[in-house]
Amino acid sequence: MKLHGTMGINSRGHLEIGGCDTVDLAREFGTPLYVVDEEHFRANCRSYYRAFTEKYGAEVLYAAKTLLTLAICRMVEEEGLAMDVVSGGELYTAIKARFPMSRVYFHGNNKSREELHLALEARVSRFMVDNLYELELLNQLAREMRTRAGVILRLTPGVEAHTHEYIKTGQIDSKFGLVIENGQAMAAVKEALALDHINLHGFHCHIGSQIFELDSYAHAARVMMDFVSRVYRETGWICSELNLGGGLGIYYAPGDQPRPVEDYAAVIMGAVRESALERGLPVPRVMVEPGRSISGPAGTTLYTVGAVKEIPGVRKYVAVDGGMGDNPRPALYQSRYEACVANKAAMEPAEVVSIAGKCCESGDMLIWDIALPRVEPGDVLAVSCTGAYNYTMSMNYNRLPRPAMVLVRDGRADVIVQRETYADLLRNDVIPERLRPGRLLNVAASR
Ligand SMILES: Cc1ncc(COP(=O)(O)O)c(C=O)c1O
Ligand SMILES: N[C@@H](CCCC[NH3+])C(=O)O
Repeated sequence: MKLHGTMGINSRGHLEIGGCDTVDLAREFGTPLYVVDEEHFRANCRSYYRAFTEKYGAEVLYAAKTLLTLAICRMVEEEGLAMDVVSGGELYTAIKARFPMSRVYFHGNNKSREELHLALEARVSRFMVDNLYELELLNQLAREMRTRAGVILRLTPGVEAHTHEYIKTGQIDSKFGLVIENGQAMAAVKEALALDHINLHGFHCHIGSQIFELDSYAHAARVMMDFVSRVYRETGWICSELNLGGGLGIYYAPGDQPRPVEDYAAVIMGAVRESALERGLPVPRVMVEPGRSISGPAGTTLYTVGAVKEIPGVRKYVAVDGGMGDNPRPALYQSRYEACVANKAAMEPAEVVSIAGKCCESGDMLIWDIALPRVEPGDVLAVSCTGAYNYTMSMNYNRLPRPAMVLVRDGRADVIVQRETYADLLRNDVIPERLRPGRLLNVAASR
């Protein structure tokens, strides 16, 4: 397994993260356990800040959907990034973490009246408006609340990115955004400019996630600048903000070749500046919304190995105490991951096995065919690069409680999300009077 961030192998031959022995972490906090490498998370924030903000004055919005907790909000704020939230729940987390609302950008293709109300009340910086229904609802609410909403319109540039079908977002046939090609986007601009409680600032597009080809970004930037130019010619309005989304791919397994953030910045900024120059337009303030490339490589999940089942001549299944409940990505997108046996991290591979989860579902497989040292019940398995879209997409299928999360740094581990208990699983369950246990007995007795 490739070592990321502060990972190393210590003198006991164990995998270490943030100066903490992962076998000790598993023992102390239990498994499955999400481990976040604080230094690595912050270093990723900093490389974006340096490459975009320091070098070009561009704004970096951390995509909260990838990993969000109160502690994560605090780190993002300290690192000087803004934040992209996509729901009332994410916004509420940011509010409770006292994240500055002047740095919050509110996304979502179907924001409810309540969510818009909460965001207007909190005074978020911008609403990334996805459709005309939202634009009108927002204007109406802002009028009722005697305020104005700062708006960026989300557009569909018609750019096809090379990534999994389910995580493409920029193509015309998409649930997101206003289509440029068929005039929908232009109509929305004119409407936004006419609405009395909307301040239009600019445009947004996002072409997809886990993308390695930087050309797609340059292409999207040029399509967007073309639109900016057409809007100027038709209305005289000049776009001052251009948000080009997130999406930079990361390393999960061999074959993945992530591009440096500096190259990504150079391509995007170069394309925007050149396009502006060619069209005689001022260069808008550029924003990007990286998520996976900040949180993904900073996270590792620890599991304990339980049942090991060998089907001679077929396959050896190694079952762990988590799976699709804490990481649904392999089941959803056939995502690949790397792993190591944390207590045998210095040993050479001895066998090829497949890692199964514990859900009652054949598709609950974390990794197919991985070479590892001989794996035995009780071993600690570490799966790397699980920081993005794992905890945030986790679920309680089979009533499995969600894992705890610890933040590790300089040999210290702090719990930032407590492990769910069985009692937590029942927190929202209600037994109506007629189904109370005593009543059930009476029904049985009267038969
Ligand atoms: C609108 C938007 N912004 C930002 C992101 C974050 O993207 P990524 O995690 O790929 O950097 C996404 C997710 O793909 C998104 O849909
Ligand atoms: N959840 C997806 C990414 C979604 C991107 C779309 N906003 C993943 O785990 O890869």
